[in-house]
Amino acid sequence: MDANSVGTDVSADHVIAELLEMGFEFDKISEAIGVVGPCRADVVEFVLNGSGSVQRKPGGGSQRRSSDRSARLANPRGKFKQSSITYHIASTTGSKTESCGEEPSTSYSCLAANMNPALTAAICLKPKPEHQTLLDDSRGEFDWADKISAVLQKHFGFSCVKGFQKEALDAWFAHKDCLVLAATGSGKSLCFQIPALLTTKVVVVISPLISLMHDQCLKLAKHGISACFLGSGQPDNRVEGKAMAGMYKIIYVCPETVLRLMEPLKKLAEKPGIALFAIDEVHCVSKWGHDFRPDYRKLSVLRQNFCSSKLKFLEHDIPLMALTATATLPVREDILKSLKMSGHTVVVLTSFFRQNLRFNVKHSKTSASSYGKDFQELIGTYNASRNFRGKSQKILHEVEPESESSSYESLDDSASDDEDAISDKTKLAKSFVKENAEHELDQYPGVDDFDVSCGEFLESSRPESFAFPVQSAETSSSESLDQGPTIVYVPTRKGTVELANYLCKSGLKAAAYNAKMPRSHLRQVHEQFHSNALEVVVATIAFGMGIDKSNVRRIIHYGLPQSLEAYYQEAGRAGRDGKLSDCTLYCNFMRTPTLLPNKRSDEQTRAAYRMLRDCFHYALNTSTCRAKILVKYFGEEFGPDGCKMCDVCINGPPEMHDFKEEAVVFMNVLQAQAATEGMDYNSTDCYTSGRRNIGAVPDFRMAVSYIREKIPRFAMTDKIWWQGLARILEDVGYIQEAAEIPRVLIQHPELTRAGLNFLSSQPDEEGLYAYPDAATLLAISNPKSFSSSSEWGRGWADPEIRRQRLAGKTGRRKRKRGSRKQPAGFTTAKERLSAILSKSKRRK
Ligand SMILES: Nc1ncnc2c1ncn2[C@@H]1O[C@H](COP(=O)(O)OP(=O)(O)OP(=O)(O)O)[C@@H](O)[C@H]1O
Ligand SMILES: [Mg+2]
Repeated sequence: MDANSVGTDVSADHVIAELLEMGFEFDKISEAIGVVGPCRADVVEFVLNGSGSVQRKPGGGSQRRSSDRSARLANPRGKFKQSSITYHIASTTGSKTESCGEEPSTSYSCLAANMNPALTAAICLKPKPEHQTLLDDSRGEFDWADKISAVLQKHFGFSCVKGFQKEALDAWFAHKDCLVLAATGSGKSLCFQIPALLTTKVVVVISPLISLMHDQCLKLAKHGISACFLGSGQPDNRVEGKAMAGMYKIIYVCPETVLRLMEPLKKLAEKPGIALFAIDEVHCVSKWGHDFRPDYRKLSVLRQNFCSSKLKFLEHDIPLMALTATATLPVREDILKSLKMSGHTVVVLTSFFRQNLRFNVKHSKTSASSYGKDFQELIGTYNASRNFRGKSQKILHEVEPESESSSYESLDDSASDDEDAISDKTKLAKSFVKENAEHELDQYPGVDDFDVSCGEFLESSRPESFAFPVQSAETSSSESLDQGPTIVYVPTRKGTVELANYLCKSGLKAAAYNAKMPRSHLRQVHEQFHSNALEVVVATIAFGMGIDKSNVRRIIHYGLPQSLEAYYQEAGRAGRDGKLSDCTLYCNFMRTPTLLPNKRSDEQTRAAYRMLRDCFHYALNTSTCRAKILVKYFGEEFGPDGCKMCDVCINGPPEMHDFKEEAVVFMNVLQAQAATEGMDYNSTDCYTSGRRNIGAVPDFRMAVSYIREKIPRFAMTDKIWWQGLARILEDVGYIQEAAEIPRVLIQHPELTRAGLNFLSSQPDEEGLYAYPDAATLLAISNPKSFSSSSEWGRGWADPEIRRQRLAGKTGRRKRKRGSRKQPAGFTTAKERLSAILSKSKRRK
């Protein structure tokens, strides 16, 4: 074939047609074909990079440069398909993969006359004014739903979209911005993937993690859709150049990079066009959400720049589609505002309820000493399922000599044939544990969580079929779980390594995952997890967002998450195939949860404590269906029935208890305490003059110590019990936290008007009935006698409690120096309290 005979060469016509359609100039394409032959990949390389990247082959073919950097990045271990531009274009044209120089499978003739009708349509038709121009809109008689069915069938093997997906697609079709709020695993990705298949334009997806982009690109390639991802690390000009020339149907990009690529994106918007900007995991925009990324906030530039008023070649604004599974009402408002989404944004809202997830909460110390008790069942399940032979797993991963990734493998020396090798591994493992222990917490995993910062994924020739998840309407509490992996979330990096070690020693195929581990290891864990080589991944929050593995059967949280959003997001990794799956939270009810250290404004601290408190209350709850609490948290009413699967639905609530007597004593003490501090609840400005100095309101610990010391029948009810009562009184609105920033547990309780009314009326016959929560029940079953010194010392090890107490001390000292009038004749606060309480009793 003569590469110069462009006009008569079928392959050359085809290449020209496609590249023209993608926005390349005719002259440049012809020139490139003249040099490198009619191979799309090489023509594009030539046009983008000049003659340096490809050398002319004798006979008009071409030869790739052997060092293909991006291919190496995407394919560091030879697992992914080698980079070739020929794989990138076929999906929308109906032609499948073809190799360089070969005849395309569909018959193309010359450029103008015999081109694929779809391409002709895409090039020749003017866009309709009010709707997106679909790829195959040439006959003007297209049926919108048919088109979607066709691409779904072709690429994913099923033929209908879910209702919410259709709503989101309708919004896109009408060029409208759209906010999609739908449960984890419901299929939000399809909402932005389908537009890429319906037009000749490109979809740009903003995503927060490389691992997430990587997984999605890999899946798309398997379904015959070319995609690439661009992280924030060292850019790969080749992949980036091709992305900005429209060579991939879908471009995944992290927010930092999208901001850097504004100008190239504008060019892309002109030719071949951008169908949609999708912002996945959009809750990251909000400071009030659980996974705030500052760069997400800057994405308002998308709405500001990619509109027809700014870019004259656009007939319509390029629609924004924002998607998340975990946005509360304030977060939703913040998203719309921060991204400056259009006033006509369509909000697509579906149920957050996951009917196949079985939620449970268990009390545990959640420390290494409780592993044996808590993981016995899990270990038994896996060992039984593969006919455990009584030996521990010796080797978890293939060891890569230069990598630390396998260094936490089983430390069971006795099971080894090679003592030296194991002892080396043991040393490595120990140093690895130590190293990871130094940096305890993963808070906000960075974007670049893999050792590749960008990569391209090429559509495979035979798209994988995409099975429908089985919707298990009949899931029941007694049903046993299918086989499948487990993810255990622990709060600390050290915890990931320790627990993974423990599980490996117990015979399981387990791996640790935290942001401090080598990125090559993290990628390896992802790969092994997705290929079912691992049974358990023990991870921090670094492993979570968007992970779409269909058969995860158990999500275990070993320690309280920072928010219900984070909890629901992580729990949402389970049962994405629709089959019954367990979500178990182990929480220490006796311990006050603390916030992970982070830079926060007062407002953010307040919000963070509120989220942590809500999460703790979820764990302590004994009376409301867990699924109901979770969906209500996201603003959804659940109806009267529970899920009938969670521990609360199964066990039923505990017996109600009349807390009236204790409530009256507690509230009287609060009133008395406040009076000693010179505060008069009856004065009219008490509730109108704003928050007072914390020192001027009662102190929870003092009140409880006082009650336990002075009233013998309450001596055995410890602080945990009274905290339970305080939660009940707060719930019914009789007390409120007086501190500027309320923490997880009430610390400075003050009476509300309703509380005062209750105290002053308290008709004898009416009780104050409530369900004791899980901590209260524990306190009842484990009474503790009072000791004033131990009361004060408890919790001192917790930095947050220490800080608060020291702040409290300072406040008291300051107050002493002030001019507050003390009631005459009393020396200590306790004496004052005692006198006032006995006065109030006498009055009764
Ligand atoms: N129309 C559909 N019909 C059947 N299954 C679908 C459909 N759309 C998507 N799915 C399935 O849903 C699974 C989860 O999809 P996806 O990853 O898009 O969920 P998501 O809503 O983005 O979840 P997350 O919030 O956790 O990221 C996919 O693997 C796919 O199997
Ligand atoms: Mg998703």
